[in-house]
Amino acid sequence: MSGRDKRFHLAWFTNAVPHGWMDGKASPWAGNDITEWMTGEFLIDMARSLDRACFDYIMLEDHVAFDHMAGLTARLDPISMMPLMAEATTGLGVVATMSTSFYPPFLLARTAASLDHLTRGRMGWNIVTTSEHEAAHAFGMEAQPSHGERYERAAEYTDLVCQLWDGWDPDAIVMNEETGQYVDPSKVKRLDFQGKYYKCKGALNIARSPQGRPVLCQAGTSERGRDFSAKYADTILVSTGGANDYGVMKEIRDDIRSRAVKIGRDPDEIKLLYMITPIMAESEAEAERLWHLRKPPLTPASIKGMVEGLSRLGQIDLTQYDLDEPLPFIDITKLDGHQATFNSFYRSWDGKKTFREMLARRGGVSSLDLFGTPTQVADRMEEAMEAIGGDGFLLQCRPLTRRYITEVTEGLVPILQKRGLVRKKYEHTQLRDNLREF
Ligand SMILES: Cc1cc2nc3c(=O)[nH]c(=O)nc-3n(C[C@H](O)[C@H](O)[C@H](O)COP(=O)(O)O)c2cc1C
Repeated sequence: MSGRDKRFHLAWFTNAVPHGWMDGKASPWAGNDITEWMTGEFLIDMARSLDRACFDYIMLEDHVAFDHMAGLTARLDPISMMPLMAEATTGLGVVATMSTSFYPPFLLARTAASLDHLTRGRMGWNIVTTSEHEAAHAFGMEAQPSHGERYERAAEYTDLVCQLWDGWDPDAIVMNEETGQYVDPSKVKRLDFQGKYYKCKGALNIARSPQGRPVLCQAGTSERGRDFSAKYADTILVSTGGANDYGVMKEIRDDIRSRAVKIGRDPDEIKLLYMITPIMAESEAEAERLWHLRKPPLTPASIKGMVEGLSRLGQIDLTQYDLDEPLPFIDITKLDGHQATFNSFYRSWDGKKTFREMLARRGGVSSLDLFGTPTQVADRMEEAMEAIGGDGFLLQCRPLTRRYITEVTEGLVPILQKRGLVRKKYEHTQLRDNLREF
C-alpha cells in the first residue's frame, strides 16, 4: 500500500434498551442486566471497556415511537446516558441520537452544546429525521413528511443549529475581574434566521462548547442521504445490509467523498464506519456454526415479524402481498422509510423469486460476513480496509452481552493494535480531533 496511513477507526452502535431481551427471548449471558438494565450500569461498563480499547465513540441509537419488537419496547433516552458514560471514561466519544422532527432546533443546539461542555468535548449528535408516523402522532402531529421533505427540513435545521453554535466567538467570555464583566455581548451574534421551515431570533445562552460544534453523525445512504452527509457529517454509519462486498462498501465511500469535493469540502473530514458483527470462537468451524445460528429459521411467526418489520422500515404495507408470488417492482427511491436499509431486503428482487424466497435471502445489518478466530477476523478487517481505503468499522451485536463486548475489546482489538491498525492510546481529548487524527 502506497503511503496511506493503515490505521482505521472503531466505534460501537448500541441502544439504551434491555439487551437481554432483544432476541425475543431471555438471552443467556445477559447476567443481572436482564432485570437491571435501566440503571444504565451496563452501558457505563461498556463505555469503560471501549475506552480501554481506545474506540473513537459509542453511539446510542433512538426511536421515539413505541416499538413492538421484544427488546425494544422499553428504552432510556440516550441523552441521559451521555455525561454518565463520559464521566466513566477518558477519551471515548459519546454520540446521542436526536431527531430533527421532534426537537425544536434551539433546544437541540442548547442541549448538545451543554453536553459538549459536560463531556469536555467528546459529544456527538446522530442526526436522524424519523420515518415512523407513530412517532409523529406521539408529538401531536398528523404524520411524518415525505423522505425528501424530511431531508430538506433536516438540512435547514442543521444549518440553523450550526449557526447558533457558531454564534459565540471563541473569546466571548472575557471574565474581567476589574469590571466584573463575564461576557462581551458584542462577541455573541444574534441570529435572525428566516428559513422555509424554521425561524429563530436570538442567540444561544450557553457559551461556545469545547468542540465549537459537537461532532455530526449521519446514517442515511440514499441519494438525499449521501448529499446530506457529504455536506454536514463528520462520521457516517454505514450498513450495506449484508451485501458482503468490498465493491459495494467502496462505492459508497468514494461517492460520498466525491460529493464532498464537489461542494468544496475536504473528504478526509468525513469518516465512514461500516457496520459489522464479527462472530468469534476458538476455531473457524465453531465461529461459522455460531454465525449461521444467528439467522433465524423461517417460521410463520418469524415471517410475520419480518414482514411487519420491513413494512415499518420502508413505510410500505408488505402484508398485502402473497408470500408465494413474486413481489411487484417497488421504486425504492420513492419510499418514505429507510431507503438504503430497505434495499438490504429488496436487493435480491428479480421479478421471479417469490416474496418468501426474498425473505430467506435478506441480508443482516453487518456489512461483511465476518466469522472466525479473532486472528482471522482481524485479517478480514485489514483486507477490507486495504480494498476500500478507509475509514473504519462500527461494531454492533444483538443481543449484546458483556461476554461479546469482552471478545471484541480483549480478544480482537489487541490483535489489531499489535498490527498497528487501530490506536493504542488517545492522542487527543476531543472526539473530532480523534476522528481526524488518521
Ligand atoms: C447504522 C444506522 C443507525 C441508525 N440509527 C437510527 C436511529 O437511532 N434512529 C432513527 O430514527 N434512525 C436511525 N437510522 C436511520 C437513518 O437515520 C436514516 O433515516 C435511514 O438510514 C434512511 O436513510 P436513507 O433513506 O437516506 O437511506 C439508522 C440507520 C443506520 C444504517
